[in-house]
Amino acid sequence: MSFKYTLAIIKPDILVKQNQKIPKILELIESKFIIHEKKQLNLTIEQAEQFYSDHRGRFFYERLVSFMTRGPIIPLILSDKSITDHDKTSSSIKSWRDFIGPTHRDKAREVDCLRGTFGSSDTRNAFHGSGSEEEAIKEILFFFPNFIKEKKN
Ligand SMILES: Nc1ncnc2c1ncn2[C@@H]1O[C@H](COP(=O)(O)OP(=O)(O)OP(=O)(O)O)[C@@H](O)[C@H]1O
Repeated sequence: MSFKYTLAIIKPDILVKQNQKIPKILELIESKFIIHEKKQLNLTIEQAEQFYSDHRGRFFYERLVSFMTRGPIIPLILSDKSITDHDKTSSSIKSWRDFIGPTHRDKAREVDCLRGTFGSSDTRNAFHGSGSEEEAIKEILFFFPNFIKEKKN
């Protein structure tokens, strides 16, 4: 049994330009996931650089940091309602990433997924999802420093 949670972010392209869609988006998320924690905040440039430090040096890094700081974001801690045995093939991390779909806009539009519906470019792709258990723990600690020690499971 592995880690049960994942870290999701609703990105600024939704909160700046499509704010009225937030209730609908939360409803879609709650059709499949339990929302354990949720808050709204504005990232500083330093925080965005820290969060995306693995991408430092990539051609889209400055664009990404600038985009992620141009408006509010909503980080959420989620777990997939339907999974009882969390392992490598069946995890909230994987099912949330499947739910949001591919990173790139054109690929996302080929499938039924949140990024295909709400994303507008490769950078402004509306949602984030942790890529691994290690990343999920690090990202949950980044936004919700007390969550893991309070849950202890
Ligand atoms: N080729 C690209 N062109 C422009 N922006 C990009 C590109 N690749 C990634 N990005 C932006 O950087 C973010 C992080 O890239 P990463 O490769 O980690 O994608 P991801 O794992 O699908 O996304 P996330 O980490 O946000 O869930 C992407 O979500 C997107 O906003």
